[in-house]
Amino acid sequence: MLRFDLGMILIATDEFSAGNKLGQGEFGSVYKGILPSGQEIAVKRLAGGSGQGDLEFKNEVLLLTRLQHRNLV
Ligand SMILES: Nc1ncnc2c1ncn2[C@@H]1O[C@H](COP(=O)(O)OP(=O)(O)OP(=O)(O)O)[C@@H](O)[C@H]1O
Repeated sequence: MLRFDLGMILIATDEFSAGNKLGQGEFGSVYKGILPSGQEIAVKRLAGGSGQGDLEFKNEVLLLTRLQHRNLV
C-alpha cells in the first residue's frame, strides 16, 4: 500500500490551504494536493472531535484502497 508522511501531504496541499479545499464531509474536509510527480490527489483530513474514531477512519482508508472504478477519482 502507498503511504505518505505528513510532511509530503503538507507540501502537496500547501499546508491544507483554504484555496485547495474541495469539499466538506461529515467527518472532515477534503483538499486537493499535487505530488512532486505532478499527480493530483484528494486528501481527506479527519476533523478532531468529529465522532469518527481512528478505527473507523482506518477502515474507510482500507476500503478506499480496494475500490477501483472509472467513476471514482
Ligand atoms: N476525490 C475527490 N475529488 C474531488 N472532490 C472530492 C473528492 N473526494 C471528496 N471530494 C469532495 O469532498 C466532499 C466530502 O468528501 P467525503 O468523502 O468526506 O464525503 P462524505 O463521504 O459525504 O463524508 P463523510 O465520509 O465524512 O461522511 C465531497 O462531497 C466532494 O465535494
